[in-house]
Amino acid sequence: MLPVLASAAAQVRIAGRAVAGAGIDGGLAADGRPRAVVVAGVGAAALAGDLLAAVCGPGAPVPFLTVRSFRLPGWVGTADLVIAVSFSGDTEETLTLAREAVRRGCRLLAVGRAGSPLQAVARQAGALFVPVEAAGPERAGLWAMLVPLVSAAAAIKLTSADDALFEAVAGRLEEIAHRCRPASESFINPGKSLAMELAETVPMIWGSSPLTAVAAHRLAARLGQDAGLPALHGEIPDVGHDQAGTLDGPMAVRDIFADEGTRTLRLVVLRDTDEHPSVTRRRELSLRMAQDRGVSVTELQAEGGHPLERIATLVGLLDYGSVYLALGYGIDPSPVPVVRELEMRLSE
Ligand SMILES: O=P(O)(O)OC[C@H]1O[C@](O)(CO)[C@@H](O)[C@@H]1O
Repeated sequence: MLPVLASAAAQVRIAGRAVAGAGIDGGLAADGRPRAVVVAGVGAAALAGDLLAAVCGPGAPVPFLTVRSFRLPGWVGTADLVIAVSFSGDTEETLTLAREAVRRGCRLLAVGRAGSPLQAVARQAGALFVPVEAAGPERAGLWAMLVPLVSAAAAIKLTSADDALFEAVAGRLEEIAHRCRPASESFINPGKSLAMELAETVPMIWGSSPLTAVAAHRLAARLGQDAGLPALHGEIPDVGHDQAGTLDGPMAVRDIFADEGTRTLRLVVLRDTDEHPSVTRRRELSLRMAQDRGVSVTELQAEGGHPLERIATLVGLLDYGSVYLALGYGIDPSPVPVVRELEMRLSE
């Protein structure tokens, strides 16, 4: 998995070329701006949909929705753009949603593996298709899926994105890969340091903006898949209403007399440069209240201007933290046997 993480920058560049070759610029722009953008996908593909909405931001003139199950909402129709995203191009939920979008006459863009069933759906419908190309398991292909989504949004003027932006994102990911390289020692390697902070804890991961809240979700998802570690996640201020009680709960209590280390709560705060002032105040206070109670805190700050660049500075690092944690536990993070078992049982 470490070589796969190191290829994130290459994923961005390859995806940029795939988008150029797929002709989505002209194809999408010709039909004008849709009433709504609906991203259909599950797992990392759905997170790419959430990231798209966060990158376009609250000022976007159309609503965004990520659908992560088998049914499109009743209102989705011909005026809407449905983007079906699946790294493998073979995921039941996403194929069901893509076929439903075709039946309803929605505009469809499909993003997935070349030669996959998803491409076949797109071809039959005469819809646009962007092939994704990346090594490793599906969840590691986030950038290969996200770049086409952001490019599609840029084509219909819902955000700004060009080659220079993708190159800046690739540069950020390269820099993280260098700092997190296996040969770099824990005290200067932010990926290894993060893994050490997360080890033997129950992480409660809070984002301070819609953008970093998706990064929080990404870390929780990766910890579950890579390292088998459960984690809570959410966005400040809402998450405080739901999860602040844990600061006084059993996981927050440190038993200093215990012979072995007990699993304890850790608050992980993912800061954005673009925070609502009231969120900043709540973030600072929550952090202080956690520290007052002896709850360990990790704070990470997104960097950069464009939201895509900012998310790269967080997700790039978080992915390394999760993989190093798995390796520290002696777990090979590439396969997720329990997911494969579920898929086999479903196919019986
Ligand atoms: O992007 P795909 O291929 O549709 O996969 C969706 C999700 O299914 C899994 O492969 C298994 O749950 C995830 O790792 C992945 O994010």
